[in-house]
Amino acid sequence: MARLLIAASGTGGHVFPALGVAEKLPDYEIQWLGTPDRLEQTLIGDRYSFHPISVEGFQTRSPIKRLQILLGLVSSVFEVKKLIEQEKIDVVFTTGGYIASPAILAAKLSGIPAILHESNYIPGKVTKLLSRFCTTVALGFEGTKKYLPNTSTIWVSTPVRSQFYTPQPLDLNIPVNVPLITVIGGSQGAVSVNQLVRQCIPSWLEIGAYVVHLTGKNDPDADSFKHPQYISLPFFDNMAGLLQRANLAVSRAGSGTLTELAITKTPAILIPYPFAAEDHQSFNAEVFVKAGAAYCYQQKELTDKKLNNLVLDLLKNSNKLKEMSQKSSELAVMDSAEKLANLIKDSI
Ligand SMILES: CC(=O)N[C@H]1[C@@H](OP(=O)(O)OP(=O)(O)OC[C@H]2O[C@@H](n3ccc(=O)[nH]c3=O)[C@H](O)[C@@H]2O)O[C@H](CO)[C@@H](O)[C@@H]1O
Repeated sequence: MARLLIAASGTGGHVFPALGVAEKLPDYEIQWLGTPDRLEQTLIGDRYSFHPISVEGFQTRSPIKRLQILLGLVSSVFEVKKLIEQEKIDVVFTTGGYIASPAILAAKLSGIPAILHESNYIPGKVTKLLSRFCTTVALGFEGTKKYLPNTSTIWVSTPVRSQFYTPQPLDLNIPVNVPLITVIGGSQGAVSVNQLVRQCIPSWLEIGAYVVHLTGKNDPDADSFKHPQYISLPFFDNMAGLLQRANLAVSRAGSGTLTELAITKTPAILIPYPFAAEDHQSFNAEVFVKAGAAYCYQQKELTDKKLNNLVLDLLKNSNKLKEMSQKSSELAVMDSAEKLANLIKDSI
């Protein structure tokens, strides 16, 4: 049985695509490299053996702190190399982020292949720096190739969990014929989006719509509004069921959520996270806007009045929603996880 080390950590945008790929490799012995106390440990449960290591990004300007982080990175590279040797790992797969650095460098030192998946339109720092050490860099967006000129890249879109490929029941007691709006702030929620939409929600409910609002776990006003047509949840596992049923999503523009919107053909109003590295969420969103699948507004320009009117106008215009839904589905790649699984298999 071939042995795979997956390095995916921190956010749903990194962990869920890796889970999507893992599901396509039932014949592999899979070990998971993550960081302690982050999302991945809960999400993978006891499906894979979990190896926590400490990693940090070089965000500080302090030279002493940077040196400490560098020494920490060197030490984690050797920790991962030891793991690769002890567990007789054949190949490393990573979805980028800080955890990818020790994983890719340790794979290189151990002489085994490393496959990296970059889901965002603008590649992250680790991808830009370390993609040269990878056997292949798989891309979430076709246009990303131009940012990685000397790298062997292949466009595969972004893998999603297997539930997205079949109809999923949504057990939230929402009547069949009412419009459903969902508000998504990414895997951690978005407090600014929550504040904005809370000002609009009463008028959406007034026209008979239901709202499923995924607030994230750190929303200070999480329980501030109650209504029979309003369902507020800190985190929801059944995203496939929710997006398949939703008529419209108001969402951040993380690459994972966007891919899921395309697969479930859900029209969207996108509000990119303004502080994302190199504003990558705006670039992700742009692909959907150009295709006619979504509207996109920068947080600073979007007032509650504008958002409110846009949602009400769209809900009244079923032809427009249908057209956006069709355009969204044209962006979907249904076999992304399989393509990545095959890249992993072929690399050994
Ligand atoms: C602030 C920031 O820099 N965020 C980044 C992070 O975001 P983040 O993890 O928020 O972004 P994504 O939208 O890519 O992924 C969210 C994932 O969490 C899932 N989900 C979300 C809420 C919930 O209640 N239940 C649930 O299952 C979604 O279905 C999706 O699979 O990683 C993404 C992939 O690198 C980037 O594009 C984002 O820019």
